[in-house]
Amino acid sequence: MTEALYERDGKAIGSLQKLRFFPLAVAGGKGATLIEESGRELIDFSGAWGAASLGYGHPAIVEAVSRAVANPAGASILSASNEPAVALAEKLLASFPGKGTHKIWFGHSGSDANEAVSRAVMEATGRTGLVSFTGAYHGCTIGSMAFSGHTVQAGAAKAEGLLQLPYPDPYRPYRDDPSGDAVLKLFRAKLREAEPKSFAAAFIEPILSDGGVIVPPEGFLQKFAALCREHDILVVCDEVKVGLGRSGKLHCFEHEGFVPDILVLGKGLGGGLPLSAVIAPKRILDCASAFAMQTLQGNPICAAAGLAVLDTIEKEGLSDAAGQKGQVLHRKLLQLADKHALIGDVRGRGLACGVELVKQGGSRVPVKRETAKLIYRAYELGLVLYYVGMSGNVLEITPPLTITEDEIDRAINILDQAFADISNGLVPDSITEGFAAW
Ligand SMILES: Cc1ncc(COP(=O)(O)O)c(/C=N/[C@@H]2CCCCNC2=O)c1O
Repeated sequence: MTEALYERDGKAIGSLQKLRFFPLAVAGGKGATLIEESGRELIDFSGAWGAASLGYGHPAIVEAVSRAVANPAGASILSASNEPAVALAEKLLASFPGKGTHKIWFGHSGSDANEAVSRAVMEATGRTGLVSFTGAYHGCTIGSMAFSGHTVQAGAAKAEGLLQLPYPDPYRPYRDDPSGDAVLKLFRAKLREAEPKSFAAAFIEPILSDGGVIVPPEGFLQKFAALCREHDILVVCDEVKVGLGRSGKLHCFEHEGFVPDILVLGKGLGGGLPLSAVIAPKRILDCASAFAMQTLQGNPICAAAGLAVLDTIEKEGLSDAAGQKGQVLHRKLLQLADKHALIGDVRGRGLACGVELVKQGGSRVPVKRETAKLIYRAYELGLVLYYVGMSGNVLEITPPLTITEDEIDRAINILDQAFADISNGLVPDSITEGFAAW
């Protein structure tokens, strides 16, 4: 009897990079389905934290990657150009407003992309301060943690001169102001206190993802960006998780009536392969050479996957489909909320949804233990999803954009059963022991 994959994993791979909630050991995948070592099939409501934008084994990616790896055009763009990387850069630029004003930087992850942006904006502007938001997850490298605001990065050194603002959360509004104007008022006050030209850039997620899938109040981003521009502060939109069609539009900022100066993409861009990209003004990305480089950046095989992702989003109308399926999902989650008092709030855009769990009785007190038990029970019943949020009490739903309505239906039925089992006391607290999670 060969040892189980999960046991071998525990013996061979360190916990440094693990964020585990249950003993999921994957042997394969197809569409929105993960296949365990035992052959059990699970619906993947997380999409590998949003990276499996086209699900698993999409023919477009299989074909593009197979072709690219059979005749690799080198391995990076550091010291040689290659067709897939240039073609992907051209396609990304064509998707972004403004012609001839921007260029592309390629990376492997959201972390390295955000870190590269933070360094380049300081280099290009001569300003050293950054603005960001509490609850923001911009990465897990020293540089990207330095301006993140998630609980998981609480111990990391913060950037000198960092101004971190409360994210406007309509469910838990700062100063009891659901419009977000109180946050803008605080930002104005901080700008008055600061030396002029202190801040190089402001990083904002158009939906605060790991911070709890929080959609800002209507008009907030537009007003925030206008205030930044009054002070020549570059606006950096981090769409690593909610970009590329997931929100119901290709770029999530399109919902907000403003265009950022810099757009950061990752996760779903590679369709499961490591790929990130930054779209930024030429004066930022041409401010130096050999400044933000890693050996395999612009890898032609990952770039070919990125091209296949963008082409498929276009050909299969996946942005609009995410909007439509998101409405179905949202409606079904609201029906769950009517049945299960643990659900305090349902929110999101398109196929980026959050379900916040709170103490029953209207107190809005977060319930982390029940949330952890809920996703463990869902796993046992055949559904994979994780939780996020500053209190670890928000179910994050970011499935592959190719998920079907039938799979959404089956996932909702599993969630319904899991909530019922929690309420009926059928899920022991001990079930989550041994899973550090976050
Ligand atoms: C808005 C946003 N920006 C940047 C990142 C960092 O991306 P990488 O994990 O690819 O470095 C992320 C990554 N988010 C984390 C990755 C770690 C596990 C927890 N879940 C996430 O989605 C992100 O959501």
